[in-house]
Amino acid sequence: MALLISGYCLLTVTERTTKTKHIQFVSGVSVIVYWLSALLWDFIVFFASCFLIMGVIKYHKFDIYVMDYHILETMLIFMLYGWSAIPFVYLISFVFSGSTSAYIKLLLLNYFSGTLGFLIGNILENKQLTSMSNTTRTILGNSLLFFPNYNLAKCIGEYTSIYEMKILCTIYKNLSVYLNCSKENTEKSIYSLEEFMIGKYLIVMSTTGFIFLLLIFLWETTSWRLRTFLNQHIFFRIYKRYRKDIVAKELSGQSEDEDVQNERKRILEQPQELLNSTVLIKELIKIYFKSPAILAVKNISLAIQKGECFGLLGYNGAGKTTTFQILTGEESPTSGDVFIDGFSITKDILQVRSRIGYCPQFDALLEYMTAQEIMVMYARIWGVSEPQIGLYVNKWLNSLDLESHADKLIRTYSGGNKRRLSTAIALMGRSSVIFLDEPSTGMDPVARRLLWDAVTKTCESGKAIVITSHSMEECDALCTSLAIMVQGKFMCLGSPQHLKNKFGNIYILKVKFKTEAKLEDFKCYVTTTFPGSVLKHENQGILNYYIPSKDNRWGKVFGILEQAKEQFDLEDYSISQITLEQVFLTFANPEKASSDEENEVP
Ligand SMILES: Nc1ncnc2c1ncn2[C@@H]1O[C@H](COP(=O)(O)OP(=O)(O)OP(=O)(O)O)[C@@H](O)[C@H]1O
Repeated sequence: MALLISGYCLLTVTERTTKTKHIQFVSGVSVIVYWLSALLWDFIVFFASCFLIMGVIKYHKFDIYVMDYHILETMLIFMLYGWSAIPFVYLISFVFSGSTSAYIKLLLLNYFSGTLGFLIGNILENKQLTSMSNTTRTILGNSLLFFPNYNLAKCIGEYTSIYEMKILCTIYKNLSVYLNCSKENTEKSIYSLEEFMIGKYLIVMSTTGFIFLLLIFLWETTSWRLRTFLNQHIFFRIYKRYRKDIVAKELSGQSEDEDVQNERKRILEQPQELLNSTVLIKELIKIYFKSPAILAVKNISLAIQKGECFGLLGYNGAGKTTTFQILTGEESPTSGDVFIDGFSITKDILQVRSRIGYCPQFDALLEYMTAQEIMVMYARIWGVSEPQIGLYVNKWLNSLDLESHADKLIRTYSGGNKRRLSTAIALMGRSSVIFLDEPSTGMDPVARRLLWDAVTKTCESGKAIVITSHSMEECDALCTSLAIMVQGKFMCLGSPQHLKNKFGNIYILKVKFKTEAKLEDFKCYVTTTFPGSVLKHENQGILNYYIPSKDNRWGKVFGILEQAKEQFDLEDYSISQITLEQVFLTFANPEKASSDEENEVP
């Protein structure tokens, strides 16, 4: 039984750790529906398994459990055990982060709570074997009742001895010297609550089933509030008290850039209704209270409107995923708040969850399903009417070119196809805002274009999209505005063009020589003609310069280079504006940027 029952942790742990459960909650599945449907299915499987076990018992002629109506009694014991043990396994599985280790540890716990618990229980019942006080004996005995396998072992143990005694008393009438074969004893109901009867254990199993389920619901519904309360009112207060220097320097909200400061001012000064934002982030701070504490998000404020595609850029470890996890209700904020359609994430997490779509950084897919099945499931969760589901699912499969893979098991998909499916699931819902965490990772160029089309159409339909990406080309193509995040802070904020205009005060000049005879002369020429220019790269007759755009208009630069082409025997040259990637590189790596600053264009 320990082997069978411990297996029920496998799916729950996998769904939690792969975030599939979170995606289901985000898509509108309620906690009660999620757990009761899991329990119902596992209970059906358990019932079928118990039937097989009864078959084995009958085959091996353990008549005591199957003769007459005993089969019903044995099944009753098994069913009450299942009712108690399955929620017990679910509850304990919350502490594990891997399904295999959860299975092994739960197997050991269930096995030893059954066998050792049975032994300890019997010792405790026998007053001559221990010198314990009655109170200690009762406390220990009652605490064992929380373990379903102990209750099962006691039930089966007592059940066996009662019926064996009854059979022996019937066959050997004169055995009464050794056994109490009095009428009162042999006719007593096995369901009696007295000692050595099974009534107590059956009642405990029926009650603990409810208690374990209640604890699961309580944990799922209040853990978010509890974590938020602990983070905001206990840990952060203590932190602020003892790390005043860090709080003043890092979390005071003194932004580096005026656009970031203006956005914060606008959000803090205007009433929320006037801002009319789909997503409103107010002075959001996230600290991981480890040793040492990690300041992952440092006081960011932002408003995202309907139909906007907002890009969050930054190097690895900048705090993008943490921000996403807070926005989708996976992590609790240490300070500040987030409002989705006006609902606060710290107070109204259920309302928030039903308004968002989420494609996490790592695919959260149920790999034993096909794309068609999983999309039908999510379409039902989102409330698409049954006659429209087929069309609806096909539309989304088609939009990311997944039709040819629709009937294959997800576990057989390539990384890029899994990413397409995760994105399609996030986009297909009827949410107000969709969070896409690096959606194009691993996608081929064709799939990436399809993704861009799907994202653009979704924005046009009035939904807001927040996207993180390491592809600047993607952000340039998709985002109406973006922020570059460095070490948890926004370093700049605005539309891609605004950022290029504001920070791109340079032209990029690429020159290729026919022969390298006049290369050194050309270098002197550029230095004197364009003061402040910097030679970034030189390789086999190709030079790459940064030229300050201030005082050098396009026409002037082209004119000068046309002349230089003849004079210095250039094969070709090109001049371009700074790209988003170069703006990103300037911001996103402050150490590099500051070391470069000494050499670069002012
Ligand atoms: N659960 C956690 N416990 C402790 N620290 C964490 C946790 N999650 C993230 N961090 C830390 O918070 C910081 C921000 O990490 P985050 O994953 O948000 O960065 P990111 O910008 O999404 O990076 P990437 O581009 O690699 O996904 C990092 O220093 C990281 O080590």
